[in-house]
Formats: sequence, structure tokens, C-alpha cells
Amino acid sequence: MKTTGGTDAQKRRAGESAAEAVSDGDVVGLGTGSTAAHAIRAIGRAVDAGLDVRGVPTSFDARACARDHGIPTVGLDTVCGPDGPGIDIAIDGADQVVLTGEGGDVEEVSGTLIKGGGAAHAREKVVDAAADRLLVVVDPSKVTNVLTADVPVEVLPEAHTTAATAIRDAGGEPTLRRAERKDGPVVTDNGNLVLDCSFDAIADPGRLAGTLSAIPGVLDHGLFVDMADEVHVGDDDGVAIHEI
Ligand SMILES: O=C[C@H](O)[C@H](O)[C@H](O)COP(=O)(O)O
Repeated sequence: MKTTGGTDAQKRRAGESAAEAVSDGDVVGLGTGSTAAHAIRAIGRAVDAGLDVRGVPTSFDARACARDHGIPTVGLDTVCGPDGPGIDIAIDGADQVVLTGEGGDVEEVSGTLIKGGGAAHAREKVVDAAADRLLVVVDPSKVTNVLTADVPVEVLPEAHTTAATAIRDAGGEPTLRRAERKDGPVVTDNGNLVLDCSFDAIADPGRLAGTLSAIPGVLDHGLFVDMADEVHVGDDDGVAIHEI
């Protein structure tokens, strides 16, 4: 479920701001979505100008974007093997991020995220968690004081009804994500299905994350708890950088 409130210029400012944090020699986790794509394009321009980096894509689209913009890519299992260098920095988008307190003031910066509007959250979580630093890039429409967006849950196809029942038992309302230009469900890059789960306001994301992870057949969900190190919010005038 995409949140589409922000403008492309806001997303571009956020993506380009985070891309400036990439250093020569870095291994970079490349996030998925329209905002992360701006970061990938900016890194590509820096590579054109001589920056030496390798990218670890989080999805089919992120890999294609990296390739189109001249960024060499490498597999997660190569860089995060026993002798690999690891991932220095990851840049990724989000569908919602907890960044404000009551009234909209930036007073509580938990940086907890909902991701997976593009169904890429399972691979994103693996890459983002492996990175030394995770920089999140969003427009202001993604910022909230409490998570209310649907939580995408990737499930094995065979388990979509049993997982849906368990999610209902946990207080959620799951909806199988359907493809827009195909008669049938969205199939993830991993060959699985997605349940978009409404929980109203999520007061305790850590607890819900544990509950969802424990459901048999769930590959992963879109709650990213305590993972972000910085959130770059692009607006009409510039970028606000919030350190977690
Ligand atoms: O599955 C997709 C990802 O989690 C995206 O990073 C997220 O949906 C945000 O995408 P966008 O920047 O296009 O709003």
C-alpha cells in the first residue's frame, strides 16, 4: 500500500541528501522505492565522477536502477560472508516513520518504520539490518507520531489462509495484496504473497513485530524496529536530518 502524499522533488532532496553520506570504498545497501531510487541515481552520478563503491540491491528494481546508473553490484552473501567487508551504509525508503510527538513536534525520534509498500521489505530488512548504518529517506507525508499504515506481511503461498487467521487472532485485519495489471495476487521477488494488515494505531511496534514473526509461514513483515540510524526528510525547502 503506497503512501503517495509527497512530491517527487521532496523525495529527490531526501535521496540526494543521504547519498552524500556515501564514502569512497563503501559497500552500500540499495533500498527500493521511488525515494531510494533518487539516492541510487545520485550515487550513480558520483560513480561517474570517480567514486568507488559497490551496491547490494534489495530488489529486482533496485538492481535494475543500479545497473542503469553504472553502480557495480555485489551479492549479500559475498560481502557478508566470513571474509567479506560487510555493508558500510544502507539507504532505504519507508511508508511511515515515527518521528514526531503529539502536535507534530519533533520530540520523540524512535525511527521505527513501516516498509513494504512495494513488497520488498523482506530483502530490505536483511540488507538494512546487515549495514553498519541505515539512512532512511522520506518525504513529510511519511512522518507520524504513531504508526497507522497497514503492515505488509510476506507469507508462503501455501500459508496465506492460516497466516491470515493468526493475524486476525492477533487483532489485525489482513487483505491479500492483488496485482494491478494481472488477475491474481502480487507475487514478491521471493515468490511469496503479501497480506496487508490493518491494526489501527500501533502502540507497541516491538511487541507486534514479535507476534507477526512467530506466525508459521510468515517470511517477514514490514515493521522495522530500532533499525534506523538517521532519517532524512526532504521538504519543499531542503532536508531535515534526524539522528536516532
Ligand atoms: O517495498 C518497498 C519499500 O519498503 C519502499 O522503500 C517503501 O514502500 C517506500 O517507497 P516510496 O519511497 O516509493 O514511497
